[in-house]
Formats: sequence, C-alpha cells, structure tokens
Amino acid sequence: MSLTILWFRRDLRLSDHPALVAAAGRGAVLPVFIHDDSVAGLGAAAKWRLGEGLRVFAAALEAVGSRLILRRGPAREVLEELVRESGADAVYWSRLYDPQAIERDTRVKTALRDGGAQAESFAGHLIFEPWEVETQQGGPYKVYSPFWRAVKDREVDDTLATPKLNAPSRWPESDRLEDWALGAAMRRGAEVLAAHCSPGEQAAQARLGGFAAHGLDAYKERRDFPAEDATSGMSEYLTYGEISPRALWHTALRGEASGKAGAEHFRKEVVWREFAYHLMYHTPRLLDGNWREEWDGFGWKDARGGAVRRWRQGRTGVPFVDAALREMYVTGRMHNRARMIVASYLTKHMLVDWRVGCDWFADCLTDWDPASNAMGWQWVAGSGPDAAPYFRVFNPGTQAEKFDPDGSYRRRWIAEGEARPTKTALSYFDAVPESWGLTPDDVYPEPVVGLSEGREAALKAYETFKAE
Ligand SMILES: Cc1cc2nc3c(=O)[nH]c(=O)nc-3n(C[C@H](O)[C@H](O)[C@H](O)COP(=O)(O)OP(=O)(O)OC[C@H]3O[C@@H](n4cnc5c(N)ncnc54)[C@H](O)[C@@H]3O)c2cc1C
Repeated sequence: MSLTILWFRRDLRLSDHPALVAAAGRGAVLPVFIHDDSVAGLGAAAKWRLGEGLRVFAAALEAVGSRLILRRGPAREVLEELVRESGADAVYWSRLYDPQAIERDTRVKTALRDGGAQAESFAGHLIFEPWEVETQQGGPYKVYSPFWRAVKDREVDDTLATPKLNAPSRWPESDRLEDWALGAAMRRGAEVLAAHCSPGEQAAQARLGGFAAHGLDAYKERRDFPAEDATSGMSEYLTYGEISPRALWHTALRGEASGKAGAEHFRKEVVWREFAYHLMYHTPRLLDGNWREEWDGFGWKDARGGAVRRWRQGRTGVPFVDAALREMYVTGRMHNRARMIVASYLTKHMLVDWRVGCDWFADCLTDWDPASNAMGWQWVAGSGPDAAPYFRVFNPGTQAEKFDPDGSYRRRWIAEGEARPTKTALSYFDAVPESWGLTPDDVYPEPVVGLSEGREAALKAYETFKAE
C-alpha cells in the first residue's frame, strides 16, 4: 500500500482538506508537523496558540485511529529523513503564500522529487488562488472593490468530507509537544489567555454554526460595536486552518439564500482576507515595506521613547485605545473597529511607523496573520494600496461615542479609577509581565498625545511630506 506523508502547517483540520483527501485516496497517511524556523519566529501569543491547536489536533487524529508525528529541524531534512524511515513514496501539503514559505516549499519540493518521492502542494488555505484572479489587463488587483466584483459570483466547490485515514504499518518516533514549550514566551499571560480560547476544528464548527444561526442576520448592523459578540470569531481558526475559508463562503451563501440580511456583507469580509493574500503574493513587500514606495520618505518619529511603551501597555490615557490594547493582551484578539483606532492613534496622533504596531500585533495576537495584519496596518497608515487617505484620522473620542455609546467596552477593559472594576479589566493586571509594575490602583494617565493636537500634527506632517 502507498504511504503519503501529510505535512500539516496552517491547516490543522480533517474536513475540507484537499491534500488530506488526495493522500487518503492513495493509501495510508502519516500526519506530520515540523517545528522549523517558521515556528521559531512566531510571536509569543501566536506560538502559544499554535501549541494549543496542535494539542487538540493530535487528539482529533488519535480519535480516528491516526497520530500526529512531531519533529523539529529544517523541513527538507526532516521530510527526507521521514521518507527514508517510513518508506513513504509521497509528501503532500496545503499551500502557503508568504515569501519565506514559498521559498522553503519550492526547495523542499525539488529535493523530494530529486530523491524519487512524489511531492505535491494543494489549495485549502484560500478560496481563490492568488494567480486565479486577474484584472482585464492580466495583472493583479490593487483595489478591493473590483477584486470583490471579480470573485463574488464565482462557483466555489463544495466543502469536502473528512476522509477515512489508514494508518502506516509502523509509526515513526515523535517529539513530545510539551518538550517544545511553545508557550514559554508567554510567561504568566498564558493562563489568562487560555480562558478566552477554544482551539480546534470542532470548536470552530460549533462557533460558526452558532454565528450562522444567531449572528449572521444582524452582522452588518452590529459588527462595528466592540462590546458586542456580533462577529464570527473565525479569524484565529482560519489562521491555524482549523476551519476552511470555503466553509465560511458557503455558510454565507446559505445565509444569503435564506434571506439573512448580513450574509453578503460577511462574505465580503471573508474576501478581504483573500484580497490581503492576493496583495501579499503579488507584492511581498506588503509585509515589511511601504506598499507605496514614496512613503519611504515619510518622517516618522523615533519609536524608542516612553510613548510607544505606553501604547503597547494600553496606558496612552485615551480610553478607547487602551481598552483595545488590553483586550488584545488578555484575549489574544482585538475587535476590528478597535484595531483601526489603535493603529490610527499610533501612526497618526503619535506619528510612529506602522511597522512598530504591526510587530506588536504579531507578538500579541492569537489570530496573527501575515497578510491581513500588514494590509490592515498599511491601510490605516495610508502607505498601502487602496488605503484610507492620510487625512482621515480616526478620532477615538467620537469613535467611542458612536461605537461604544454606553462605555461598556471601555469599562470591560479599564480598571483604574473604577469603584468596582470588572473581572476582565482586573485580569489584565494578572496577564502583563510583573516588570511593567502596573496595578489597578494606579492613577489613569493623561493622554500621551491630545486628540486635537495629535490630529493637527499628523496633518501637518502629511502636508510637509506631500510638498517634498
Ligand atoms: C491594523 C489591523 C490589523 C489586523 N490584523 C489581523 C491579523 O493579524 N489577523 C487577522 O486575521 N485579521 C487581522 N485584521 C483584520 C480583522 O480585524 C480581523 O480579521 C477580524 O477582527 C477578526 O474577527 P472575526 O473573525 O470575528 O471577523 P468577522 O467580522 O466575523 O469576519 C470574518 C472573517 O473575514 C476576514 N476579515 C474580516 N475583516 C477583515 C479585514 N479587515 N482584513 C482581512 N480579513 C478580514 C477574517 O478572516 C475574519 O475572520 C487586522 C485589521 C487591522 C485594521
């Protein structure tokens, strides 16, 4: 019987998994996860969340009579060794699209094929492969709306059922997940974060089912209110591939067919993620360089001072901004509206380079995604394609009046000055490093940059930049 190694990466699921279906169709399957440089380089929260995902995924495989073999080292060497050890004649995986992954996977594919094994990559992380969506002139899209119009009526294949997995005749040795200590960089924050996290495919499907039944209809109206649980919560499941984007697409389509008002808007948001990958694939500098290269000359302020530290710590003195940054520290996620506001405050009021914030998000988010994060930051800063114009400076005060009118989001996350602080606000002080020296009895600070003063400084900096 043929044996296929299934190299799992960001696709920790059994259903709607084209590579797994293909592998199961040709014989026995040997599931493997490799701790290589791409894992070593993850931010603290993302790495911890990966560990949680792997723990649940390994148990899901055991429940169907399979196993997850864990190995550490450069992917090519590990896979070549496993092919030799197990006698596998093929290695399959789901494609990734960031430049490092593409480079690694290309080398792995060549080496395996040179060694006589079959090596194939499959779709699954996206609904539309980045090269399958083209403008009429034959190039990539740079603006979201035409991208959406180009894909919205496309036929998308149905999701695939979980295949039956045949075990290899002998299981190779595996590392122990605990020995990888993926939560080590979290220090004491891991316990707090764990209370807000339900990893795994089953949890993802249950959450999506609940959202389809109770949240989809009102999604468009309520999705901007950060105190409400009005969005799907799918981002971290998509990040680790615990659910497929295609499952979200079809959930939305079924909602549209049954007249759910918010369903099309939900599908549009799912397509924003596709657009981010499209941009990253065609212009990889999206990740760490200004997409609009003229922004290389913008005069950002020095980011080393105490102001950035206060932004990171959620101590800017601007309640909506601080609430959002604390939400991220405690839960590993941040509401989309709040992401835009904290990013705007950092890049505009504080005039700090978007990459400083992008890196902090990469360290703190459990749904960290290279493409969506970089696109989001560049969109807010004004340096990205299809970006918000620079002169659009979010005012956290008026945003709070509009989207947190009764202050419940801010009270949920800010303890200082409250006679009876909420449990979630207090949990922030349990999560942060002791070295920050913060307590709920601290005096809530004055704004690090005043709202109108910051807005004027941002506009002036932009005028100077434009004139140069
Ligand atoms: C500065 C900034 C940084 C961001 N960083 C990330 C990140 O690291 N990882 C990440 O997944 N998203 C990121 N986003 C996008 C967005 O904030 C999150 O996807 C969203 O908050 C996740 O919540 P949800 O799953 O409940 O979303 P829903 O509103 O339920 O949307 C459904 C899905 O659509 C996709 N989506 C929605 N909005 C966006 C968007 N603006 N861009 C791309 N995809 C979107 C996501 O996959 C999401 O899970 C960022 C946005 C900004 C402004």
